[in-house]
Formats: sequence, structure tokens, C-alpha cells
Amino acid sequence: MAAAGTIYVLNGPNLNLLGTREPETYGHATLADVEKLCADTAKQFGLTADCRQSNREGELIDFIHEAHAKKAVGIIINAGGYSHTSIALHDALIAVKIPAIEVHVSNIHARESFRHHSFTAKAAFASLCGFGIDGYRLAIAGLAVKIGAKAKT
Ligand SMILES: O=C1C[C@@](O)(C(=O)O)C[C@@H](O)[C@@H]1O
Repeated sequence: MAAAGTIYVLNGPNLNLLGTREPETYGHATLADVEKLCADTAKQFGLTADCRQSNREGELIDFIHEAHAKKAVGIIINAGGYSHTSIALHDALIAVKIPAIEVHVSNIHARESFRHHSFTAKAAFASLCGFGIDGYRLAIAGLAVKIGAKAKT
């Protein structure tokens, strides 16, 4: 079993390139910055962030199944381009019934129309986009409210 109160933070394809990839769209923060932000934010609520990134759809699905097996209390997911294409990721999120929040660094609704639909958003209880990497912090705070985890003073 995972440590008590573990959140899985899943990042999909190309998010390992954060910091150098299209900085005008995604900013200059790296994936390591995102993971530190998530770890620090989770800690504020007495939670632990288990951060994973993969460029492969099947591996992301395996992480979701693992979150279930380890009794994770929540999932934060930025499935990158798979958000717009992957019924399989949608189905995995629905199957495990773990409260999930979708995050996008950019505002997908202000971009190309092929980014406007998200399968993973349909399987999540909330969705955040356009806040840059702060979206991950906001998502963890929102998840904490949803699961009743109180901020530690
Ligand atoms: O890879 C990504 C990143 C993204 O998920 C975001 O975080 O803004 C938005 C997606 O449309 C894109 O394919």
C-alpha cells in the first residue's frame, strides 16, 4: 500500500520537455519544478505526491491501475495530447473510481479546436487549465477540499 494519503500526479507525453518546449505556451518551469511544487503542496495538507511521467499511453494506464492497487486518495492528471484522443485513459480513470482532477498548463480552450475536447476531463470531477504550472498547486488544494484533507498549520 502507498503511504497514507498518497496522490498520484500523472504527466503524459512531452511534459518531460517542460521548460524548453514552446516556452511561449508552456512557460519556463521544468517537470522537476512541477514535481517539487506538487510535493510541497501535498505536504501542506498532510498528503504525499507520487509523481510519474510517461510518453506512453499504456504506461499511464498502468499508473492509474497502480494508484488503485495502492489505494491512492486522488489523481491529478495532465495527459498532454492523449487528453484529446484517449478513450482508454478515460476508461481507466472511470474504472478505478479515484477522485481525479485534470490539469493543463495552457488554456486549451483558447487554442486549436482539436484541443477543446478532453476525454480525461470527462472522467475527472474537475478540470483546470491556463494557470501555468500553478494549476497543479490549485488542483491539489481542490482535491484536498474534496477528500476532506485539512491544511496543516
Ligand atoms: O501536451 C500538451 C500539453 C497540455 O496538456 C497542457 O498542459 O497545456 C495541452 C495539450 O493540448 C498538449 O497536447
